[in-house]
Amino acid sequence: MNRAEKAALQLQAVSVLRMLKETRTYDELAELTGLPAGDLNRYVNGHVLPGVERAREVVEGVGRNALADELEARVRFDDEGYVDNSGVVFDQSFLDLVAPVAANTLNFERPDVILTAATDGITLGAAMASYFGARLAYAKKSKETAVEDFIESRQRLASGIELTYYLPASAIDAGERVLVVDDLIRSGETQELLLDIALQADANIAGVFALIAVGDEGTNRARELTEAPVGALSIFE
Ligand SMILES: O=P(O)(O)OC[C@H]1O[C@H](OP(=O)(O)OP(=O)(O)O)[C@H](O)[C@@H]1O
Ligand SMILES: Nc1ncnc2[nH]cnc12
Repeated sequence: MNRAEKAALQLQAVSVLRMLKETRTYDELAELTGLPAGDLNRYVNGHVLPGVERAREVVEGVGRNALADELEARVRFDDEGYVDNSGVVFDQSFLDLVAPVAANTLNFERPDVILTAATDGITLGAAMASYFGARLAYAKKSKETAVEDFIESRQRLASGIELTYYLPASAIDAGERVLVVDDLIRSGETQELLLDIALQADANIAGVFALIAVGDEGTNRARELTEAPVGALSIFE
C-alpha cells in the first residue's frame, strides 16, 4: 500500500465512523467497534486520524456490516418482489462508502476500467472508478449518437424480449482489467451481457460486484462465466 492509499483508507474509516455516529452515542459506537470512546471522538471530529491497521479494521469489519444494515434499511420491496433502490443509487456519498468496503472485503484485482449498465449502475460505477482511479464505462440499451464503432451484446430473455447493450468500442482496450459492477443482480442476464462485452474487448475480468443480489441465481450465473471474484454487499431472498 502506498502512502496515498493509506491516507485514503484512514479518511475512509473516518467517513464510516461519522456515518455510524449519526445514529449512535460514542459509548454505543465504542461497543460496536471495540475502540475507546475518547479515540472515536477525536476521529469523528477530525482531530486525529486512526492508524492504518485500525482504519482497515473499521472499513473491513464494522464498515461492511454497518453498510449492509444501512443498505437494507434504505431499499424497499413492492408486493411483487421488485426493489426500489433509489434511496441508495441516488445517494453518491453512501456509494462512496461502499466502494472501498467492496474492494477490501472481496479482494478484487485493481481494475483499469469499471464496466456497468445504464442506468442505475452508473452512480455505483462512478464511486468505484473514483476509488480505484479507474475509468468508468457504461453500456446502454441504445446507441450513443456520433459514435461509429460499438461492441454490442444481445440476448433473448426468458420473456422472449431481446435485450441489447451497446458500448463505444473505444471504451475498453485489449488486456485491460475490467471490474463489472451493478446496483442489482437478479437473473444475471445484464451481468452476462456485460461480461460478454468485456470479453469481446479482449479484456481481463477482475470481478463482478453488485450492491444487492436478489436470490443467488444471478451471482451463480456470473460465477459460471468467470473465475474472478463475484459478490454482493447484501443478498435478499
Ligand atoms: O440481473 P438482472 O435480472 O439482469 O437485473 C439487474 C439489472 O436490472 C436493473 O436494470 P434495468 O434493466 O431495470 O435498467 P435501469 O437501470 O435503466 O433501470 C439493474 O440496474 C440491473 O442492471
Ligand atoms: N428493480 C428491480 N427489482 C427486482 N428485480 C429487478 N430486475 C430488474 N430491475 C429490478
